[in-house]
Amino acid sequence: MADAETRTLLIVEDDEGLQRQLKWAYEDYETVIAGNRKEAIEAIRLHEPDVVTLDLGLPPDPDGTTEGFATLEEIMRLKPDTKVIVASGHGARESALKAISSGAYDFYQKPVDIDTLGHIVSRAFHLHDIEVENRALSAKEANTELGGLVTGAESMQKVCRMIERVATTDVSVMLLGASGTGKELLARGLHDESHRADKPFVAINCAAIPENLLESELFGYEKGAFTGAAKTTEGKIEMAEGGTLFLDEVGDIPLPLQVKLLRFLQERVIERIGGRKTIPVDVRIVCATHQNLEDMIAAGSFREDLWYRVAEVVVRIPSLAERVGDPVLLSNFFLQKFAKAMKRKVKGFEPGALSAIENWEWPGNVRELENRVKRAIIMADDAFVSATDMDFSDGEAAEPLNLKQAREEADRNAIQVALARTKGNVSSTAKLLGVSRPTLYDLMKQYDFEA
Ligand SMILES: Nc1ncnc2c1ncn2[C@@H]1O[C@H](COP(=O)(O)OP(=O)(O)OP(=O)(O)O)[C@@H](O)[C@H]1O
Repeated sequence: MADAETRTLLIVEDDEGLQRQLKWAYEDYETVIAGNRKEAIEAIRLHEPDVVTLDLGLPPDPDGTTEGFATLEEIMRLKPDTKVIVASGHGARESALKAISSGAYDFYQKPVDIDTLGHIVSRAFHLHDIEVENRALSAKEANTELGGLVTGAESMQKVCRMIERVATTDVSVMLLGASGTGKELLARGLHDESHRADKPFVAINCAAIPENLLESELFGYEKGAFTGAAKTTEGKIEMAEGGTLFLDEVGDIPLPLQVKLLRFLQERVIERIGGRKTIPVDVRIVCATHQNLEDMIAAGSFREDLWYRVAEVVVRIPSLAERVGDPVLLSNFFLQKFAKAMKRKVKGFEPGALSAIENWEWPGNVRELENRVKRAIIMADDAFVSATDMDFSDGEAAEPLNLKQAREEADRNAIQVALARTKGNVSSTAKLLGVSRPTLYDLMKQYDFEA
């Protein structure tokens, strides 16, 4: 944490006498004075103070509160972790309370009592520090649900409760959700909560295995069953004996194999390819898909009778964008995890990065978030990850905090595009960007590009 001397306190006050008085009272801090909204916002962008004292009565409305509230709103939008202490006129308790509900940290009543305000300001700095630390800690203490799944969102907690309820039964479960929503994590969690927990959990991604190999992967084969079958090999179904078989992307199983799988589910016995004997297998089936199986059934590419066997209970998993608060929670969680694993001294996110995380649509769900945070940890120059580090560079991120941030972002983008165009050739990239090779090397070093 910074020392008191190096900490910036922004005082937004139009009364020159009071400005002087406050500046003098806070000589322990680096004080910055602003007399109106414009100056206040400029100071926020330039100095990024952790604490602000704000007089609500600012010109052109010194007797009202409109300018004060507009300033507060803008500060909260630009840098939501700022602790704003609002000064309210005598008897203006209502506006003070309104300020608190708009995001202000505290208020004090004019006329100013320097000692009281001093305590409030120092507490605000202290709280800001604690919050920074807490954000770091919250990742460690994040609400981990079954299978180590992190969520604070009600919609996802409902899913977890449902999985816990069905886990103890032997019904087949179908997890429906987009890619990266955590289907495999949930399937593992379900297994861990079941009475089969001490037996194997075997996962197979049906989309990742070529059609002609999927049958032998699932059912196994006897020695000599086909060219290359040098020894008898168990399939995944057998390997899961007593435990859980997770069929990921079940919609990708070709129709002939669907028939064979259905037969296994009806009779609970398998025959290895090239084998004659039937082998009884006791497994619990959990399936997942991102496809619309109902449409596939209508189109005849997924068997309806198989659907009823594998989907005794259907669980729909919300996308990350539908889980209120989770993008930030998960970002903190992954930040801690990767910073530790990669031994980087990254402590948290800049406010701009946090608002970008909140506003992003997350088409790739948790997997995308995990990848972006991992990348950011590698790219971050400072203790705090910026929106640019997260690669929110195509205009959909929050407005930049200041010109420095915007310029860095633009530089980074231009270099990235040029490097991609020249397939990483530094000389050609330098020419394309109109800079010398040494300059480009310096920039690449500054922005952590591999030379
Ligand atoms: N809520 C969560 N908390 C912590 N980690 C999560 C969470 N959800 C997903 N992950 C992590 O995100 C990654 C993707 O999750 P997972 O593989 O379970 O998704 P999926 O829905 O099965 O994806 P796909 O359909 O593409 O296979 C994994 O590394 C997983 O550990």
